[in-house]
Amino acid sequence: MQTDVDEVEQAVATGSLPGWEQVEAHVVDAHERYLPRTEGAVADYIPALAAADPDLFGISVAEVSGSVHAVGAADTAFSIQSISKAFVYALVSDALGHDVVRERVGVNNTGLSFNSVIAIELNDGHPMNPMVNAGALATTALVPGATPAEQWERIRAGLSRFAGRQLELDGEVYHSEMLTNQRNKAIARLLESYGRIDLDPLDVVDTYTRQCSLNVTARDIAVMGATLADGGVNPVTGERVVSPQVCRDTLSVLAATGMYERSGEWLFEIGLPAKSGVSGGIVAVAPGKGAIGTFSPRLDSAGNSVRGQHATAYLSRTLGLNVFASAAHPTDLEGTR
Ligand SMILES: NC(=O)CC[C@H](N)C(=O)O
Repeated sequence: MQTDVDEVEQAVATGSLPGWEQVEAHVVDAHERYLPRTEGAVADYIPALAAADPDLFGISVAEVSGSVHAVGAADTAFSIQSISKAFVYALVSDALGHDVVRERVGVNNTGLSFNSVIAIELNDGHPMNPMVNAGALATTALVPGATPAEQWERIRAGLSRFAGRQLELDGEVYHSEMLTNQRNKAIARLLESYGRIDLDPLDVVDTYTRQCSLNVTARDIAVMGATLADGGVNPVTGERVVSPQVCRDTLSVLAATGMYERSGEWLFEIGLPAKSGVSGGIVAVAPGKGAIGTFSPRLDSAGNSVRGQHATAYLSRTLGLNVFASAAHPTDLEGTR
């Protein structure tokens, strides 16, 4: 599809999405354009993830108006994995406030991989940010609840409110990861030794592994992201899930750290706060406009979906979503990368 210069200029300048039909056409186009790309590899360090069909590719865009676009495998279930970190962080921020979470978990990028142990040691036991495993474990430990079961129920209910439907655990993924997550157990123990986790670290790893094993679709993560774009109100159900302040905090953390050690590059090229997960999902949020949810299991070396990155970059350009843009960039109209 030919991208219209005026259309992109208008979207950038007015702070609103192009009309429904144009968004729909660009979503269809993004799917067609990047379906042939087969670089990358499916994550296999969690055995159940290795069984994913690498050819799956779904894209969804949820608008703050409540309209949802969905193309390809947008309704195929996959475990949410690290994308859960963004939404559990939002729930914990909503319960405990800006200062407690900043102090306890941090907001700075480690520059290292999501499961780095060295990052903890280099920073005197500080988990650094909630989007790497150390910070996510520290965040999950802060979820209100008298028992791990209560914390888990709160997480499941909270993430379900973001999605606008009851999310279910993928038992196979959960069990598979519980048999192979020695590294996360080590990270939790290390954090305990530095006084960063007050609960039983193995209970925290269990709850964290459950949260990562919740099944979602590209459509779900688009709606979850659109809730953050919409000041905390789910645009499909109309329910308030978190406060506008929490959305602001969460989106700034995603911008700085959501794509792990590639966050700077991602922001430079795509200009949207985003979060990825090793099962192949990416959610990117355009504040006040909506969110893009993509799913495709082949990953690059940092653990980010290859097709998802291309499709999100394309949609960010053609829909005028880059949060730093005050005018369309010449490359917005090139269409390919
Ligand atoms: N990057 C990810 O999606 C990692 C999530 C996975 N559950 C882990 O802890 O290793």
